[in-house]
Amino acid sequence: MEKIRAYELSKAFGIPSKEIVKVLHDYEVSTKNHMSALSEYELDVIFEYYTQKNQVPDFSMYEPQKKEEVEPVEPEITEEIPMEEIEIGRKVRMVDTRVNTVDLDRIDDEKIEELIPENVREEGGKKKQKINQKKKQQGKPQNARSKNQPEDLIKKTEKKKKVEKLHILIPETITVGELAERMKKPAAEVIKKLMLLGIMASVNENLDFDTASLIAEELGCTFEKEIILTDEEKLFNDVEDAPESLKPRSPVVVVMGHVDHGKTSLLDCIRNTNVTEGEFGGITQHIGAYRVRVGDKKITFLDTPGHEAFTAMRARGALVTDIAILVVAADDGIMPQTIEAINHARAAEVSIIVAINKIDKEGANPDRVRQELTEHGLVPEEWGGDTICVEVSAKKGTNIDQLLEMVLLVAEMKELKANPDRPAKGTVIEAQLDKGRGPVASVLVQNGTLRVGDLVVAGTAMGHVRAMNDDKGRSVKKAGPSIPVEILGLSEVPEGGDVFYVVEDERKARAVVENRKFKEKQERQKKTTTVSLDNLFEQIEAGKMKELSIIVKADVQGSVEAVRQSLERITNDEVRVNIIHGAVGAVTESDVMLASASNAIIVGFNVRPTNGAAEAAADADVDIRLYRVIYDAIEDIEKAMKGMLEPVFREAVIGHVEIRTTFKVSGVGTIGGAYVQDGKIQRGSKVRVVRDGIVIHEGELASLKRFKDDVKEVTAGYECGLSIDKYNDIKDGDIIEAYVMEQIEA
Ligand SMILES: Nc1nc2c(ncn2[C@@H]2O[C@H](COP(=O)(O)OP(=O)(O)OP(=O)(O)O)[C@@H](O)[C@H]2O)c(=O)[nH]1
Repeated sequence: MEKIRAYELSKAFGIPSKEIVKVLHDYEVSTKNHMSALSEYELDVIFEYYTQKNQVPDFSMYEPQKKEEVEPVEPEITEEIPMEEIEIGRKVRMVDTRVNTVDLDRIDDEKIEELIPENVREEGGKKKQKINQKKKQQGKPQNARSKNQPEDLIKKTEKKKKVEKLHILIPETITVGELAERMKKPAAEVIKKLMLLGIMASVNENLDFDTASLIAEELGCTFEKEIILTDEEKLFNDVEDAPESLKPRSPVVVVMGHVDHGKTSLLDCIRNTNVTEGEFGGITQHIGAYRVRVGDKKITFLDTPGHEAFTAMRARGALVTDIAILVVAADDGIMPQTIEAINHARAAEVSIIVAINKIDKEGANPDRVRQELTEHGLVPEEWGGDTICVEVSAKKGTNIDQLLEMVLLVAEMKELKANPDRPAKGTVIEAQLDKGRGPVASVLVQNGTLRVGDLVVAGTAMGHVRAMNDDKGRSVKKAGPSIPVEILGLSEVPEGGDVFYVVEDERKARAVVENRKFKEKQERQKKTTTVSLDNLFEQIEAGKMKELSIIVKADVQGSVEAVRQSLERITNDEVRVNIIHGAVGAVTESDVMLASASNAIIVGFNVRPTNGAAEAAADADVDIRLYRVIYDAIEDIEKAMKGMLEPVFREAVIGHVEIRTTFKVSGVGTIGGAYVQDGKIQRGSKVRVVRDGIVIHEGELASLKRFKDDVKEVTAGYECGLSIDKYNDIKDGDIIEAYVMEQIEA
């Protein structure tokens, strides 16, 4: 009778035999070593333990797929063959471990299969059958707990049941090594799994989240995505509020509509009739928004009418308003900007209340407005829809109270809430530099409470709130949700639409602000039109420059003149060199200012920029070139000028390549296996993908390989592998036309 030994089992399951021995020991079944043959009962215990632990990836493979089909034949085994279970493609095979010199990381699936002797493959099958068959004979459920298990074993098994799958966090990308470490598995195991999925990756290679999570699943781990917080996310407290901490807040309203339909008149009318009433010292100040009292409630109005401002804010991520009042003149009806306003409000998921204005006017036809509204999907309530329409006259103040009542009604339905007991967050409505007071920002607090002394970050501005004024110009110490205030104390002027946060950590805040500034500068540089010798050519090409302005600074007056003359001589038909300033001395800040204002470069001979100048130049992107020899300067500028000669390009087809097969490579995209029909294809070629005679894509070659190596070019009659930059839709039979742009010398 054949015996299964602990070490064989361990190989089949990919777990240390020591562990098997320990499990048996823990269960007080017997004292075993790794060479011990295991009884059927002991096998049951092991099966049970690992099934419940659900930790062994290939464990399920040990169970026959269709138990009832197992023939009860006693196999004849003449020799004990050490077996190992190996996954080949989607199948699992038993492999003779005597061929374990096989380096799984080096060979492909087919080779593995070749290496497995036929009789060994059968052997594996027989062994599996045998285990289950014996259990069947003994009337024991296969892979289930034995009926005659001792009490304490049952208890222990119950305890083990609580052992859960290893739960790991997987970020957007993770190296193979890091993934293995998190799964507490050897990296080789991960590499092997990847290989069997058709992905060749070394320990240091990055896997994307999808691949990594697949491997984790296969190796018996549960996972969740690891969210790596940026500095900003760490700094800004965006924790959701507990429902019980939320208190009602007043609605924030914007007025939109077509030109001249009465937006400003309506805002003025509301302000004049409602603000001063019962307010102390109520001379309204323009701070971009104001609050009005209606009974015991309040409404906040943004006082920049129009959807452009509203959308500009939204484009910056600021969702400020709850309700839009759509003003439609009763004598004019729905006009193009009315429709735009409707669409903008809808896009922002803001409730719309229609104010049919100018009803005092002759020719006012409110019903026509209602009819037109219906045509645009806003069916008035009185016609069975759910759009509230109020007929008003902003000029005469008619029905304004009713309109405000409706705003409150809609607000009530929306159950607008915020948590006043947390650090404030909100949006900058507008901001400017005040001569006496420095940067002044009008902000709308949207959540939390803003207090004097709070440290605020808004866009690239930060600072402690030095003073705060409300919309009546009164100094206030704090402002809660839906309250607009003007704040002083920021380091610079933020932009309207910037979201602001009150933060704790000044050091982190500074880092975040610096980082934002850096990014902004990078953005600006991308769009910059400041000239430098490096971008001269592009600028000329874009038609932005016909004259190169230069400031010359030198150590002695003689040099200034010599340089001026030499440089002016470079002037050709395309570009004129213009020395706008020449003087003796170091490159100073005022030189940089002049250069910046006149889009000039600075050329210095045997001089250095002052500290301030270097800094200013970096800020303003002014190109300072320092030379010791005049000839070098002339050569540099001449080179740049050559680039200025308007280049003429012509397209030249260099070859055609036929795609014969394609395959997808994770992290790379679609690779085409191809054959060069004529000419050649080169690295960096421009390509057109032609399918059935139609050009379906134009782009650039991303990679070109012969076998595994990157090559510069592949000529007619040879095969190659290629991929196209940002294009993964190549198919068998596509023709890739490779071409280059040739410059025609003038
Ligand atoms: N008769 C009458 N005239 C009104 C009423 N409301 C506004 N107007 C007049 O309509 C004209 C335009 O009003 P505004 O409030 O400037 O309109 P607006 O929509 O703000 O216009 P823009 O700011 O240019 O987009 C002004 O001459 C107002 O006096 C109203 O209810 N009745």
